Amino acid sequence: MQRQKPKGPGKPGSRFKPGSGTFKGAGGGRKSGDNSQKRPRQEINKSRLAATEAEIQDLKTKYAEIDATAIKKFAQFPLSKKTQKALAESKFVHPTQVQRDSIGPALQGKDVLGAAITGSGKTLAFLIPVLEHLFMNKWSRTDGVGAIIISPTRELAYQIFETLKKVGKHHDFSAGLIIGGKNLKFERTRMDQCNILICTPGRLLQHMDENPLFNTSTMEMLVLDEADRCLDMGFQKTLNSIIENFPPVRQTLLFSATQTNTVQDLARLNLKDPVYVGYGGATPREEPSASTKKTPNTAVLAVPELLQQSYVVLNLEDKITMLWSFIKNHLKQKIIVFVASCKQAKYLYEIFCKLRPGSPLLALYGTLHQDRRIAIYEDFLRKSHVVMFSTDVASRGLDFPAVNWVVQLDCPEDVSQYIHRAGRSARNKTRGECLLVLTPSEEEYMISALKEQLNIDIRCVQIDPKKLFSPRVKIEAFLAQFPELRATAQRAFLSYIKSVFLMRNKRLFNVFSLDLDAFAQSLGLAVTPRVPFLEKFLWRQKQLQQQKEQGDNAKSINPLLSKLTKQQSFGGGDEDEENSDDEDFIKVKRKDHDVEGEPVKLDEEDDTENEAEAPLVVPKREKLVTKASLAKKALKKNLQVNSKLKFDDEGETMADDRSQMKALSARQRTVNQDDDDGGINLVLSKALLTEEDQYDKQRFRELVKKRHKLQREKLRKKAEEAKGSDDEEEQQDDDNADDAGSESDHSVDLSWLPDPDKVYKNKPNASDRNESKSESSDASDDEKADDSDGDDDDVSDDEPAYKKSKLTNKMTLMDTEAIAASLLGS
Ligand SMILES: Nc1ncnc2c1ncn2[C@@H]1O[C@H](COP(=O)(O)OP(=O)(O)OP(=O)(O)O)[C@@H](O)[C@H]1O
Repeated sequence: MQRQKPKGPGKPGSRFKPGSGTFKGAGGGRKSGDNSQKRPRQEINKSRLAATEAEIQDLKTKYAEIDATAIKKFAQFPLSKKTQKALAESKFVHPTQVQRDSIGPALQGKDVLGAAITGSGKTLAFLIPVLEHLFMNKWSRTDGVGAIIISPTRELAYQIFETLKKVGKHHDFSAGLIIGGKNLKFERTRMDQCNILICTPGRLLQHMDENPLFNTSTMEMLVLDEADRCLDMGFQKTLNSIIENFPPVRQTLLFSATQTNTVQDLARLNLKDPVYVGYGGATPREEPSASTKKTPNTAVLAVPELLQQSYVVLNLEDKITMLWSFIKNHLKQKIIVFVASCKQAKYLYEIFCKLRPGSPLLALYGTLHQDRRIAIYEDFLRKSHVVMFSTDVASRGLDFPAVNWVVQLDCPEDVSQYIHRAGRSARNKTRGECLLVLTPSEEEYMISALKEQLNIDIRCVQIDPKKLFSPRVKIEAFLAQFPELRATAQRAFLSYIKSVFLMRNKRLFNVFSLDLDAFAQSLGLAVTPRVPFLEKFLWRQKQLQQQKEQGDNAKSINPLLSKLTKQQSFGGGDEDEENSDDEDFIKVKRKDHDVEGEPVKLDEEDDTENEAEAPLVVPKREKLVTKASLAKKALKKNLQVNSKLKFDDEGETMADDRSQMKALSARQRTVNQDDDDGGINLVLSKALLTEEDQYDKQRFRELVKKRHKLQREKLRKKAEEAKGSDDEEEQQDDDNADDAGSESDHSVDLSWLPDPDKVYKNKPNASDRNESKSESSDASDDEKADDSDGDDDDVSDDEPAYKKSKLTNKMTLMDTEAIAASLLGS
């Protein structure tokens, strides 16, 4: 059954080929397109047109006779000459099982749900029908988008695009790769000229929302690769919005190695009497109830025959040692190591680069820039022996040739994820091996699930301890040397804990069974980082417990429980989002971690009859701005403290005697700045400050003594001079009187000052007494000066004491004497 193509302008004139590169829409085939556009339609070779028309009619008649069981070669399929030629050139001669079974119905215009083991050639199974559909309908560039292929990951979309370039090279269609991380404007202007779009869901929806030139009303074919992933909760909203924009009448093809679609999923896609390929009689069923939801409705659960599977049981803290030893023993092999989070992949890559195992290393994960991701993907394709640390971004669909080993270092979320990861090896009838690493708490559940659902007994491997080499000491040394590496290790630690915490299957993943200290040490961390989300969870649990014990608000326990588990499964809800800096860097994009089965057991007796009434309000704690937190921020920003420079009269810089007085240990510490561990060592800082304080006090005492001595000498000199000559004294008195009179006009009246002669005649030993007094009261002076004279260093030692007294508004006897002496002297 062929659908009628909408009449578009310019048909069948301009044709475009998919070209190379990340976006090849109109650009890829512009050359030939421009030529053909220049030619008037009438000039197109009529015989060629007639031949194409005849070919189409011929093929149409053969569609009804397709017998999948009789087909041994692609040539036996009623395919266009252009497709046949490209298939032959790419050495695709014999169709695989899934291709044999699905191409026929797809050519006939039926909806297809295809499921087949990894590496069995599903990509061609949908690309050939797409090309043929457009060919049969004489599609041209001006007809707009004819087919949209959706893939859950960018790398997979890129790979499909590359395969399309191979099998569609003799056709004149234009194709575009629409994935995130690329130039949106560039895509925007060319999308309407593409006949086949290969996209990721998010980017496609963005164009639908923002691009007025993008029109999907002409679209006739929809393909979902890795359909179960596209339809699961992570993409649910996006996909629903996308589907709303599609014309309701269309052909839909769904393919995956693990089809877990329910009838409800298929209803969302408007499937009409779909043909099931590879389901072995099973068909999608009704949405399972909450109780049965744990077992996915998986139609195909099989791994390639030539894949050897084994598993090993290790404590979490031994994983790095095992991995290091494994890599050292498989230096000439192509290995993918799957971990749970981007930060772990990043850390393992960085630390192993430093450790230099002797094999090239790569890391592929979602937070890398798109161009880098593609470069790493291609690098891994090319290299014959290499180790790639990866998240599940590479677990689905990617067709890496000759991968010898897949190591699942962190336990997969479920059996279907295990299959997809393992399927990166032993592809297309080649050999490969898969090693699953489990912790003791994961072993029982995972192995029995694999046995139940895959019907296989995975071999358990015992590791010979003699073959294990621990890189722990080296790792610790590197972490001590490179603070940024230590920060990466801390993030890796937290992200693994968070990933376990968020897993929906609490029987498989129990965060409380982990030995956090040992795990932190295995990553090379001397101090176990705080885990704020766990602390918060435990704090709430405690609150709950207290409430329960008090017996009041018994009815609010169940709603709280569900709230807690919801927050646990969705990354903490609103409150978590606005939470501390510590948690900011952990963002969980997938939202399909609905808590199923048993959540973390908050309380054995919680499954009681208690009904939801008043939800418990967890008080919001305001975050205090402490000095420590400010200092932490400053440290993070790597701010430099201002330094003080003193200049002499010539403008030369003078040595700052303050810094010279620094405590010995402080100076040593400044010299050895490389030892700085980037944090605040309170004990050490306190000791340094105490030491510095002693220096400061001692220096201050010396300054006070010096100043007093100077004052005494001055006073003594003046007194001797005063005694020496009466005439001079009289003269001086006159002068002083004149001066006083002349100054009194514009200065202060000093007549109230005591007569220094009287004072000194009566107390000849006053200065001596002062001396002994000042010396004995050094300590108390210190204390006084501490309060009033804090900036003593900046006051010149020659400065008259009365100036200081004025400043402090305190007039002591000493001050009075000093003023008088200075007046006498002037
Ligand atoms: N008919 C064929 N003859 C020879 N090689 C083929 C054929 N079909 C596909 N291949 C090759 O098999 C490999 C796997 O194909 P493909 O990536 O389509 O598998 P898949 O089923 O989509 O795998 P996954 O489930 O992992 O996505 C590719 O290298 C492809 O070129």
